[in-house]
Amino acid sequence: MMEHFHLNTPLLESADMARRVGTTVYLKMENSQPSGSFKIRGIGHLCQQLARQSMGVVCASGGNAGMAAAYAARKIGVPATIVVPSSSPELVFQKLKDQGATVKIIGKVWDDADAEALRLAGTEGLIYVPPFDHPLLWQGHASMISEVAATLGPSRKPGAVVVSVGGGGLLCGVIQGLKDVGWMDVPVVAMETVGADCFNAAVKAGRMVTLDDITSEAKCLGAKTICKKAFEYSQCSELTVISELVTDQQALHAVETFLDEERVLVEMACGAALAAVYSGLIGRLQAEGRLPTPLGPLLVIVCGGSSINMEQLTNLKHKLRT
Ligand SMILES: COC[C@H](NCc1c(COP(=O)(O)O)cnc(C)c1O)C(=O)O
Repeated sequence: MMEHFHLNTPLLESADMARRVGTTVYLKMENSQPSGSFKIRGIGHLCQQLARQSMGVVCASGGNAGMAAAYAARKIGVPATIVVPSSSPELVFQKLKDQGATVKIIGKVWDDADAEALRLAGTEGLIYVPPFDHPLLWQGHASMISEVAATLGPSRKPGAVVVSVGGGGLLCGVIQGLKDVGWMDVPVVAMETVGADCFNAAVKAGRMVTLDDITSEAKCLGAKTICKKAFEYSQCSELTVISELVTDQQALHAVETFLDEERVLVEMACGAALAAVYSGLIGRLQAEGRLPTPLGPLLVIVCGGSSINMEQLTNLKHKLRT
């Protein structure tokens, strides 16, 4: 088995969250990965398979996929070029440079940066690292579910899994992981913020759609089109994928509550998943009969993210003050 760059992260229990949802709540702490988010699982795996002995990698990213690509590139000893949209906060640019990457700020949203990354891959012979749309990414991300099954035991399967959705790579990886461990019947609650809701828009339209713009402050969920595989999963009758939205204010409140209660600071993209618990959504889904009552243990993927610090949190509170 080729060396992998991700850690087998802690699976913590949250008593405070359990009190809110009336069942055990497990937190898969992907914020503690070496690159700052779950991304290193899939991107590390893809780089190991495709980028060894290459001229280097290029990745377009809202920040966290770029952090993972820069980290993986450094570990395999090749250069990394990360293309970041201007919508990403300044602290992300600095963190990427600290990882030894060459950083290019191109375009307003991720899709603009991605066009430049594809161009650079062609002209400079670099390995293009997609941030969410590739089977090797989903294979790598699936390892987080195998770890949970190994810790809980196959008989202690979750009642539901909660994930954030940007371009859909995490969602596809989690679903692949559930299939790998025989938990295909476990419902997945797919969370987005209003204004970064490309998956919810596609599910509602019943077809692939592209958002006009990204207006949410959860910039790391800012893909304008969901990956096709995620949409296909949403249409698959053998799976239960529940697409839900929270506002930026609810995602920010979740970030603050998580910091207070669990003493961990995560970014808005992760707040979207946490808001499923803190906003009362889980109870609403049970009342609507879309989740069972009683509900088995809830597994929340704490996806992490590097584009947050106290200054950024203060800026968000001013920008989003209700
Ligand atoms: C535009 O951005 C896509 C990607 N972030 C995606 C992301 C997600 C959603 O993962 P996805 O659904 O894109 O695989 C969740 N949680 C965090 C902390 C993330 O950074 C990036 O960094 O380039």
